[in-house]
Amino acid sequence: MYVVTAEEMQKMDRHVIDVIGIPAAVLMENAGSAIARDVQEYSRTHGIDKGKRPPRWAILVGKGNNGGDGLVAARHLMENGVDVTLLFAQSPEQLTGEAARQQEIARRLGIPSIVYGTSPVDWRSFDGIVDALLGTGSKGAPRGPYADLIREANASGLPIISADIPSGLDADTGVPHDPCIRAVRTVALAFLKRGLVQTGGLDKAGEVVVRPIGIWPSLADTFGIQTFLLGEQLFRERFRLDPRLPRQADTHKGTYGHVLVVAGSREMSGAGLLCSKAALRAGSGLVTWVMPDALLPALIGHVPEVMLAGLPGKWNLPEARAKLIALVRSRSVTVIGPGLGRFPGDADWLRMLWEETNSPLVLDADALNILADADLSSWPKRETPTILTPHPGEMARLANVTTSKIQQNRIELARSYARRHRLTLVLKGAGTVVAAPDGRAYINPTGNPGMATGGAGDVLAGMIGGLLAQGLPADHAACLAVWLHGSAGDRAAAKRPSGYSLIATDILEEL
Ligand SMILES: NC(=O)C1=CN([C@@H]2O[C@H](COP(=O)(O)OP(=O)(O)OC[C@H]3O[C@@H](n4cnc5c(N)ncnc54)[C@H](O)[C@@H]3O)[C@@H](O)[C@H]2O)[C@H](O)CC1
Ligand SMILES: [K+]
Repeated sequence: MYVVTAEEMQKMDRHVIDVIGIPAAVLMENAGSAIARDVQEYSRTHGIDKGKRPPRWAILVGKGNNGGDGLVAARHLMENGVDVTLLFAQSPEQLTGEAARQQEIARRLGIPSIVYGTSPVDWRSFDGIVDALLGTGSKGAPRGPYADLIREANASGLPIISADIPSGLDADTGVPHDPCIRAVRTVALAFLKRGLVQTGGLDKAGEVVVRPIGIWPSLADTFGIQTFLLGEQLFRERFRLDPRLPRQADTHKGTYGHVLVVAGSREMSGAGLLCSKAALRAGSGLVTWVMPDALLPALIGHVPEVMLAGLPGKWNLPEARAKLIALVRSRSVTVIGPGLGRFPGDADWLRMLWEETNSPLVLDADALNILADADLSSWPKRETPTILTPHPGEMARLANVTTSKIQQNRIELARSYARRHRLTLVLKGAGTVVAAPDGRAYINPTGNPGMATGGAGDVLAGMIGGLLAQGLPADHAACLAVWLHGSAGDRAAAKRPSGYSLIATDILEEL
C-alpha cells in the first residue's frame, strides 16, 4: 500500500544492497523472474499461449538496470520454452553495471538479439513486447533510439508489458512524455511508483501489479514513506477500520451524529438534496438541510428522511446568520457549498462560520470559490476537522496557479496546501489525492470517468460529512468516503454496458 518516488525507491534499493547486503544481482534476478511470470500468465490468459507453438516475445532492452530486468526476464522466459528476441535500444557494449553482466550471460546463452536501427523490425513475428527500456532512472522525454523504439512498439498493436513503469512515463508525477509506452500491464517492482496512480499513469500503465523482489514492505516505514494507496489493507492495518464492525444493539440515531447541510439555491437545489441523502447513506443518524425560507416549500417531501430548516430572508442577513450559527453549533458536522451559489458578502459570511464555530466543516463547490476569493492564509487555523474537496479547477483557484500546474504534481501540491493551512484536502480527479495536515497523502484507485457527471461531487461531500458525524477522524472520513464513492461508481458503471450513462443518483443508490 506504499506509493514511492523514484528517489525513495533508489534510496531503499541502495540500503538493501549496501547495508543489508543483498546483492543487486539478486534483486535483479527476482525482478526479472517476476516479470517473466507475469508475461507467461498474460500469454496464457490472453490467448497468446494456446499450447500449439511457443509464444514469441520481443524484449526491448535499455542500457540501465531496467534493461537488466528485461535481460533476466528473457532468460527465464527462454528457460520456460518461450521464444524470445532481445531488441537493444543501443549497442550492448553501452550497457552498464548489473545490466552489462546480464547482457554477457544472455550472449553466452545465445539468446537471439537485434540492435535497434541496424535492420527493420518485423513486429508481425512477435505476439507481445516486454518494455524494459527506461525505469526509475529515466529523466525527461525518451531520447533518440528510445523514442523511435517506443513509437514503433506502440504502433505495432502488440500487447506491451512494462518493467517497473511504462518507458516515457514520469515515475513521480505520472505525466506521460512524448512518446510514452502504452502498456496492457505494468509490473511494478517492490513498490508502486507514484506515477502509476496519477494522471497519465492511469492511462498508460494498463493493469498495475506490484511484485516483491526481496525488499521488505516494512522498509518503507523505516524510510518514512508518507504516501499510501487507499484500499482494504490500509483501512485495516493503518486505519484499523473494520467495515464489518457491527453497530451496537443499544444505539440510537444520535449515536451516529447529525449533519447540517448548508447548500442549495433556487437554480441548484438538487445539490443540497444529493448531499443530504449521501450523508444519510454514509450512515449519519440525522441530517438537517438549512436554506433560505423562500427555497424551503419547493423541497418539502422530496427526501422525507432529511429535516429542513429555513432561514429568515437571505443567507447573509443578521437574523439568518444568528440562526445559522446556532444550527452549526448544535450539529456534529457542517457541510457547506453544494449548489450554494454566490451572494454579496459571502466571504465574510463564510469567515464567520470558519472562525466563530468549533464544528467540523466540509467545504465544497461554491464554499471553495468563496475561499478562493478570500485570502485563506489570513484566516485563523482551525483546531477542529476541516476538509476541503476541490476538483483541479477549484484547486487552481485556491492555490492561485493554473489547472495544468496542479495536474503536473497533484500529490505534492495537495500535501503542501494541507500542511500550510492545517486542514485535510481532497484533490479530486483520476487518482483522487487525500492530503492530511500531518503530511501523509493517500491515493484513491477506485472510480471511473463515468463519474464525471454533475452532482457526483455533492454526493462525496455529503458522504464525508456523514462519516465525520460518526466520529471518524478527518483523514479517515475523507479517505473512506473517497474510496467508497469511487467503488460505488465502479459498481454503477458495471451495470451499464457503456459505463458512461451514470448520473450522481446512481452512485448514491450503489452506496
Ligand atoms: N538495485 C536496483 O537499483 C534495482 C533496480 N531495478 C530496476 O532498475 C531500474 C532503475 O535502473 P537505472 O539504471 O537507475 O535507470 P534505468 O534503467 O531507468 O535507465 C535509465 C538509463 O537510460 C538513460 N536515460 C535516462 N533517461 C533517458 C531518456 N529520457 N532517454 C534515453 N535514455 C535515458 C540513462 O543513461 C540511464 O542509464 C528500475 O526501474 C528497475 O526496473 C530492479 O528492479 C532491481 C533493483
Ligand atoms: K520500463
